[in-house]
Amino acid sequence: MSNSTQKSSCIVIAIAGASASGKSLIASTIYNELKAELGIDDIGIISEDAYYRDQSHLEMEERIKTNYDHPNSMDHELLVEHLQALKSGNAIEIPEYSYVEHTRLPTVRAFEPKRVIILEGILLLTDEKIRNEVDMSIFVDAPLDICFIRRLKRDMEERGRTMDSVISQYNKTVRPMFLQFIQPSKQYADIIVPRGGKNRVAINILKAQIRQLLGQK
Ligand SMILES: Nc1ncnc2c1ncn2[C@@H]1O[C@H](COP(=O)(O)OP(=O)(O)O)[C@@H](O)[C@H]1O
Ligand SMILES: Nc1ccn([C@@H]2O[C@H](COP(=O)(O)O)[C@@H](O)[C@H]2O)c(=O)n1
Repeated sequence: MSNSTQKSSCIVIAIAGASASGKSLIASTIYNELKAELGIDDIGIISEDAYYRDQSHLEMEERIKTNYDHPNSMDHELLVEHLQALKSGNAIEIPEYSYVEHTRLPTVRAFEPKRVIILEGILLLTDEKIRNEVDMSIFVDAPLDICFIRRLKRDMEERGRTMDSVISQYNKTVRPMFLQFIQPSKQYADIIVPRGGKNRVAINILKAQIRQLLGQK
């Protein structure tokens, strides 16, 4: 539960888990189904990936070497600042990120305060400062081989990667950082969702819990 000292009517749900475990799919399913009940202005999704550190000052060959699965690659300070601003009723500007350029774009996404904010990202539960801002935390538990296959397909189709680069990054950083940081953060989840993004029973339970939390605010 949230340790935030600010009194807020906003509920923050964190969805963590391995890369390509189905976090975005669960987030967008809950978003699409609850927005029909709550209204489009009352629910929103924030991706942790938007908070990768800006690397526009680095050459491309340096950007490629970054370990994007280590907690230090994330500007969690800005994410916490943004969550606190939203809880205080202030709008924020979320950075826009390019997986092709490996840095932030010059553009931002304006985001108004909402009653329900769904956060999704690999490293969310590794950071106590983020955990303190969250009302309910979820860990999506999908087998790593399945995640790898999905990631290979997605990164080649959507993120401008070659098969060799996906395999090399997976062996050098993605898998080791999952084992070192992401998997142990499962202990902080309130709910563990097996089989990833198409677990209908789990999604129904999560929606019911969000409704209950809203009723308590
Ligand atoms: N349970 C599932 N069955 C089949 N495909 C899935 C499932 N969950 C996710 N996917 C697909 O796998 C890819 C990665 O899922 P995504 O939700 O984007 O992962 P994440 O946000 O955890 O990186 C997407 O193409 C998505 O549609
Ligand atoms: N420039 C970047 C930034 C991030 N990544 C990878 O993205 C993964 C997290 O995003 P998901 O949607 O898969 O959760 C993470 O595992 C990073 O390795 C990247 O490849 N390049």
